[in-house]
Amino acid sequence: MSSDELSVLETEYFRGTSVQESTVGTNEDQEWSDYDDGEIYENRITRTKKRRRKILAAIYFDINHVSILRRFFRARRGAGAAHHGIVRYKAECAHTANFIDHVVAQTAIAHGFEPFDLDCEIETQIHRSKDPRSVVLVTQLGWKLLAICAHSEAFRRACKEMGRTQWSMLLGEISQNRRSLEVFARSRSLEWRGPLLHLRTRSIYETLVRADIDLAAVGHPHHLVRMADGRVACPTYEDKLQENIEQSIFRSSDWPLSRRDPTMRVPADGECDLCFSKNICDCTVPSLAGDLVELVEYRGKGVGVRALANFKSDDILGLYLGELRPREYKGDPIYSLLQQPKMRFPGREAIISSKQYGNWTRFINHSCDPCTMFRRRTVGDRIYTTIEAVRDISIFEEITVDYGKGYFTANKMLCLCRTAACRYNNQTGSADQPPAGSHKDMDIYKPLDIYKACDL
Ligand SMILES: C[S@@+](CC[C@H](N)C(=O)[O-])C[C@H]1O[C@@H](n2cnc3c(N)ncnc32)[C@H](O)[C@@H]1O
Repeated sequence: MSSDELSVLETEYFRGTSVQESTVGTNEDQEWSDYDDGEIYENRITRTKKRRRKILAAIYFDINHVSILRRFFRARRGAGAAHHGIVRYKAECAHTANFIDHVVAQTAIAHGFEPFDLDCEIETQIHRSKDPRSVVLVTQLGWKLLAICAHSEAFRRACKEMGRTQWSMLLGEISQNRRSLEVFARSRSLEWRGPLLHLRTRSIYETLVRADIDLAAVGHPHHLVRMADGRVACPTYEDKLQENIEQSIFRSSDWPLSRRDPTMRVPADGECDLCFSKNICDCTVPSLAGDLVELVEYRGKGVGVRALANFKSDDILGLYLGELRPREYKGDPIYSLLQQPKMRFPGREAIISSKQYGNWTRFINHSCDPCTMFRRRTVGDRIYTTIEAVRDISIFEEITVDYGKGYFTANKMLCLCRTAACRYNNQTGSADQPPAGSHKDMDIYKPLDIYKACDL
């Protein structure tokens, strides 16, 4: 990653934290009984729930951000200690370590656990004021989830500044999403054990020993799927890993007639949709959204995509990528998408086949009442098919799209979107009904099979 890319991410980061800053630290914690009027009470519940959701989104954002800084730090060790990415990473590590040390000290005061080998700094803190809020953190989250969340500035600030009721509700929601956060941290190779390593209490030691077994290398974050039973799997199709790519693949041998990449922009593709230039420009489609989603198993539908951020209507979430094939290609009935330029003229169509190579967007399931749509775009030197939000999408919502006429009839499948608007299934099924649409079995990722057994 170049330092330019890092700056873009940092800009995004500060945009993200400004949301957190206005979110935490507000006095939202008056007694509910103060509100006799039902409507005010309802509004207040909705508002405070929204605030908690913003903080949860900020926690995922921060964890992802620290992981990016860490990758940068590891790749650019020679860049000099003064590089702003490195300074920032070290500062984040220091904040996390201080927070954890404080919690350890408080836990030691409250439970009198054996503080053997606690360093002097912590011994000093033990003699300072008591902070009951830090004490319950370990009992509610456990050391591992606590160490993961402590990497988030939003979490640390919320712990310090949020009202009592809201804070305990937030902790409940974090616990409910324990597995999601653990897999998220793992898939981004977050070094969550770092701030615990020098703390030799028995419970921390046990957590670290258990965690040693789950350190098998992870490839791309989207090579991991969180299964409904809590295990972790690799997405596979026809027994092959579904690999992540950053650009569609064009092989001239697949295109005997034209031998030209059909996604290369030509003058007839019109102006760039981002800068409106009629000439080829440097614009690229922002791709941060892909970092803030997780792949999860939705019973009956196979792998799907769950939002880990709040997206706004019209946000461009990603590009549909895969192997580019001529229009006649029939080898991929499940993931194929017809790509066309926004100014339609013959001869520029291509099938994007993502059964083996693609990105997270290929896992978006269909809904008859979707929250995104496919759009044809001209950006920079290419034409693309993008996935864009058609309404606001809340964190933890499934990201869905309309596959269009014919997909379910051509593939003889029933739709399991379970919306009132469903067009391809007139049954109203329960979430556990047998798979009607699933086209593949999931391969449980063997090296991580032990993950559940040792970690939950
Ligand atoms: C483009 S793939 C989406 C990702 C897919 N779930 C997977 O596991 O790789 C399309 C396939 O997902 C499943 N699917 C998606 N939406 C569905 C729905 N609403 N009802 C039933 N199956 C669905 C079907 O098996 C369909 O052929």
